[in-house]
Amino acid sequence: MVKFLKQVLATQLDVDLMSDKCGFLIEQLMELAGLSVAQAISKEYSPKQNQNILICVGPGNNGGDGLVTARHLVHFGYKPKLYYPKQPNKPLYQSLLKQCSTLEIPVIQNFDHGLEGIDLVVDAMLGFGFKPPIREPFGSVLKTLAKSGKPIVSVDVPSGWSVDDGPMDEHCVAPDMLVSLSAPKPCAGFFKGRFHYLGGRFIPRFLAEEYGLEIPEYPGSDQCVLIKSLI
Ligand SMILES: NC(=O)C1=CN([C@@H]2O[C@H](COP(=O)(O)OP(=O)(O)OC[C@H]3O[C@@H](n4cnc5c(N)ncnc54)[C@H](O)[C@@H]3O)[C@@H](O)[C@H]2O)[C@H](O)CC1
Ligand SMILES: [K+]
Repeated sequence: MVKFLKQVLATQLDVDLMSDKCGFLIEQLMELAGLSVAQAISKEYSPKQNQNILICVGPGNNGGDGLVTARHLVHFGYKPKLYYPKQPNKPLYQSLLKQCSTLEIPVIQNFDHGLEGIDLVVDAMLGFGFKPPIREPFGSVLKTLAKSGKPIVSVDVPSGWSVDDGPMDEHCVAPDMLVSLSAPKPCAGFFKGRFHYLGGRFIPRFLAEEYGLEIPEYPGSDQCVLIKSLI
């Protein structure tokens, strides 16, 4: 059995989920992924003390998970804002952004002042599709986040970390929470924050067996499960 899902296998698993083998649509998987991130946040950071959440959104599906997370967080009583510097011209992302605008979720343009009054940051910039070296504006954003000391929740992979080898230098972000999706990637072995959750509760048993995944039991109807807590 494998403990971690390497980058190449995470990509293959995604293809399998959305092929005739399993029949999922990307929007379904993204919805469940984003819901699981929002649920994990609500379990560890109360909306009273962590109202103001900045969600940094990347150009791919990791970013899509962030847009879904934002929508659910509003319904859970938080006040998220988006920073979305590279908006792809694809109907899925445009629909997700439209849904956020119907909930009056602000989109900030300038990151330098973006952290004022922010209690928590969601890092939904780069996931298992990240290929170093990092391109702007994400490199500067990650440096600002790392220096800010704000608690960070990383979606699937801490942005800027190598998916298989972990943090690339001492300036990398050190998230307080990591929500791995489907299965932890090897970089999760370097995670030293307080809460490690697993989300993305959609893997059929036969596929888990095929990939040798150890999927822990999710409690009841929860969309996320705490794998490791350091408190
Ligand atoms: N099966 C699952 O668990 C699911 C997980 N989901 C999420 O999808 C991401 C992976 O999405 P993908 O689109 O393949 O890749 P990313 O979003 O990580 O990144 C692609 C995006 O980023 C740009 N990019 C790549 N390298 C760089 C770089 N060096 N600098 C700047 N930008 C870079 C690239 O151009 C693309 O635009 C996974 O992690 C989960 O979060 C799905 O939502 C559901 C299924
Ligand atoms: K991320």
